[in-house]
Amino acid sequence: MLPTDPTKKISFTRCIKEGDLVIVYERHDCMKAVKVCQNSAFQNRFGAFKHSDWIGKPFGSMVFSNKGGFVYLLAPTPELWTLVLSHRTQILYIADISFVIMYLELVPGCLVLESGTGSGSLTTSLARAVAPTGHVYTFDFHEQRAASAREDFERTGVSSFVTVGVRDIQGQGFPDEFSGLADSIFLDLPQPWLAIPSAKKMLKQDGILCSFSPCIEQVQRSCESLRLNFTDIRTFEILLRTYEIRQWRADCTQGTGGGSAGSIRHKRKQHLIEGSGEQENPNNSTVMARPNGEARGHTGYLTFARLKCLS
Ligand SMILES: C[S@@+](CC[C@H](N)C(=O)[O-])C[C@H]1O[C@@H](n2cnc3c(N)ncnc32)[C@H](O)[C@@H]1O
Repeated sequence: MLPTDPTKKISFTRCIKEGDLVIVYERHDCMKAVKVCQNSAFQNRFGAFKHSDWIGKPFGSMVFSNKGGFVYLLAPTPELWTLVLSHRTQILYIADISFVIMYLELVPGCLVLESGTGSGSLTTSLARAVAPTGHVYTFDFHEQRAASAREDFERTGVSSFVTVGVRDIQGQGFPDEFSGLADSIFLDLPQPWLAIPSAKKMLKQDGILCSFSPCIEQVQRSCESLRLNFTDIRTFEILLRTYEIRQWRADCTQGTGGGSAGSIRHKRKQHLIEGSGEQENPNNSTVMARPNGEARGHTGYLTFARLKCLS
């Protein structure tokens, strides 16, 4: 097992330097991960942004293009990384990830086992949760995916807290060296029930397992296997409802028809102010909140279980 260097912390309270990964933020739905190189420029519809202008600025800075447009340079936190990473597999998103971190009771110092690594979306958050004294050992049987995940963990600054192994966890189980040491285990595998007997051996007394499965049939098979040695088995489906908040100007007294459930609508002709270049007048503008039609629905089921205490 690799010792973790407790002096290595994940911190972005410093200035941007050559080689850093930054999240170039236009809007919540328009972001890109960019590596800072002194002689490069980032181009978008607002113009060209020279990287040399970015170096030395704190994360969070607003920077300007040659045409006066602006973007923000944000730190590659797990929350933002999961929105911009390259999808080599299906990934877990923020709603599931945050629930997993909470329900697995992760704190700095925990030892976590995970399989499969996939695109490393969850792993990045697991690593940040257990840093600076804990460690995540994540396994995928796909060599190239494991290699790409390692590269990503370097780029996002969590590599000191993650070790990626290549291993068939359904066939071979987790390595014996972790027997009785894991605080928590996370499975995102096609047949998780095959890995549950090994997971049971790896967990500390009172340790918690979570298995993510997109289909309820997989959940049923996993629960059958869990019932032998685990208690407090619970399955959740996390559904998130996001809202669009827009500022509108009320022009005249004509109606606009009914709004959708949950929206606040003015019974007057309305005019979208945002992005129109108009100055907002608080006396004749209104805020509309409506559910986002493109919000993600079902992702999968999260099944949690605690190892039975024998004493
Ligand atoms: C859906 S992806 C995991 C995504 C990951 N949770 C994330 O958030 O990015 C499932 C991964 O499990 C891996 N996998 C499938 N069967 C496996 C096995 N028997 N042993 C290890 N990894 C396996 C696949 O190669 C794939 O990368």
